[in-house]
Amino acid sequence: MSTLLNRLQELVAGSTVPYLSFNRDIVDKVGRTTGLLVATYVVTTASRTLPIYHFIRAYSAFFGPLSKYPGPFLAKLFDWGDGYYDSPAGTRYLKLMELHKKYGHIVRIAQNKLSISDKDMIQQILVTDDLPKGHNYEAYQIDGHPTMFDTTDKTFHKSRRRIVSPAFSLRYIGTMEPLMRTATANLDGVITKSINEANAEGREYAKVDLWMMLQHFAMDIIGLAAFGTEFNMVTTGHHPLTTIISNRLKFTSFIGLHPKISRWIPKSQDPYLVNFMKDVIQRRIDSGEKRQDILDYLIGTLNTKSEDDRLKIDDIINEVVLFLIAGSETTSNTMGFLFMEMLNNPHVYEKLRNEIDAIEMEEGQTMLQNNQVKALPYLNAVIEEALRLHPANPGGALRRTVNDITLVGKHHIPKNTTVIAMSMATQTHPDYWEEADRFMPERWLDPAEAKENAMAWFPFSAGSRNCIGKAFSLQEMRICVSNLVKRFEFLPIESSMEDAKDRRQFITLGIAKNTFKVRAVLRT
Ligand code: HEM
Repeated sequence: MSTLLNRLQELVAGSTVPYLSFNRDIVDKVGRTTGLLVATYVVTTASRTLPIYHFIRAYSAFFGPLSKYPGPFLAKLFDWGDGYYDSPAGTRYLKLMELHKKYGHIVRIAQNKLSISDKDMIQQILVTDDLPKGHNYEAYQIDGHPTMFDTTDKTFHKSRRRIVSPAFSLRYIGTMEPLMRTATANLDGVITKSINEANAEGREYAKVDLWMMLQHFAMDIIGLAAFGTEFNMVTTGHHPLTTIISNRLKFTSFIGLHPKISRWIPKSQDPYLVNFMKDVIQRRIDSGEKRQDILDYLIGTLNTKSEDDRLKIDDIINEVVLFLIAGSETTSNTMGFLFMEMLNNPHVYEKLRNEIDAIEMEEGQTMLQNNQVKALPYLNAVIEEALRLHPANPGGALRRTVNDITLVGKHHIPKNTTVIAMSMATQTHPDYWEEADRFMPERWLDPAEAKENAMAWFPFSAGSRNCIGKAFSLQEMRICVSNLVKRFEFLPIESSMEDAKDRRQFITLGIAKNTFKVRAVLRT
């Protein structure tokens, strides 16, 4: 085999073909790439030696039901994982954007995979047909134990979601406002301290890493709400649990893109984390203390009468770890992008500040409360627009067909196809949005326009697998953003604004350098 490959490389690289040697470098690269592709093809199919397999594969590539969908030529032949498009790491969603620009609303990105940016098709995939999640999500499971997020089994999901949902109801989230205000007050304290220190040194403003501070803030909130623990990330910058989970996250984002490799990698929950959580849960049970938080609700399910409504301690641990992964960077990065957009669009910043400054404070009241900000039209519009242009999961949600389906009555998709509801491409598509790439919160102020584009905006996904933490994160963002806008003036730092243009998605959309510094001045 290697002789054959060497011969092939030699041939293409030109050493035995004089007329090809005029641009050795390019030819050499082509040779290596071809060799690699042939090798990959041969290795991945070596185990499938039956000739019929190759016949079916070739048939499916060029004549099968997916052959009519456009896409890169090689995508017809290979059933590669999404990792193929992720070079450099974190840019898969940008590659898919380019492919949608080139090929349209439906793109065949692998032999058995379509990426879709048509809002009506997405409505059908996520809501009407409510297709199950793709098998790649199983790569995230720890020791084969599924959570609400990574299960692909509809029955398991329905049951787990039913048990956990009350902890995310609007009423229950309302009772968690004090936790969110505590974390916001800590954030305010740290920024104020930086400004006071800068003033004492004769500087008008402090340079603060708003991005990192918001990430720490969101971790603190999940710490308080789901782990029953003060992570103190905002004040100290580290906690062993968040370090363990952040490291897991990096690993997770890799295996999510390479699900075929993942099945060979053993995954288990970190023993420190398990013991820590068991200890927190046991202490809560022993003390009989009642708290208004997610953990308390989950602990309450340990002893419910019906087995169907019961969680085990390990289930609780796996679910709360998931909340930290799914609920912290998603929320903090959305707020980071929101502030970045306001610094790029000072008129938006001013309009929001005016709306917030108009709220009357009670005597002695120092912080804005949820009931004062939850229905502010412009604040909500700014958040919705930030979620449109910077969805936490820009590369989209993967679903799979379990039967043949026909999308919007026209497009036949066979059983066992993976379909991606590609959020970034849909949420910035000129078919649906005027001046699609501009940050224009005003577009959300007209209810008719907002309604028309309902399914072209799905940053929290939709259907039965939509984000359970949507209301939680919206409440957190409204409280945090309104209070920061009221208390501080943030001003851009040019180099930081420039660096922040380099975006990457590792699970969640972020900035490549994971930092975004601004100048901060006290307003009140
Ligand atoms: C701006 C903030 C957030 C955004 C944009 C967001 C976005 C999403 C999206 C797009 C999904 C579907 C993912 C998929 O199908 O692959 C999802 C699911 C999920 N999110 Fe969020 N999320 C946010 C905040 C939160 C928070 C605060 C929590 C918890 C505290 C949370 C917990 C979850 C869970 C548990 C799921 C899985 C739900 C299921 O499959 O039933 N999220 N989120």
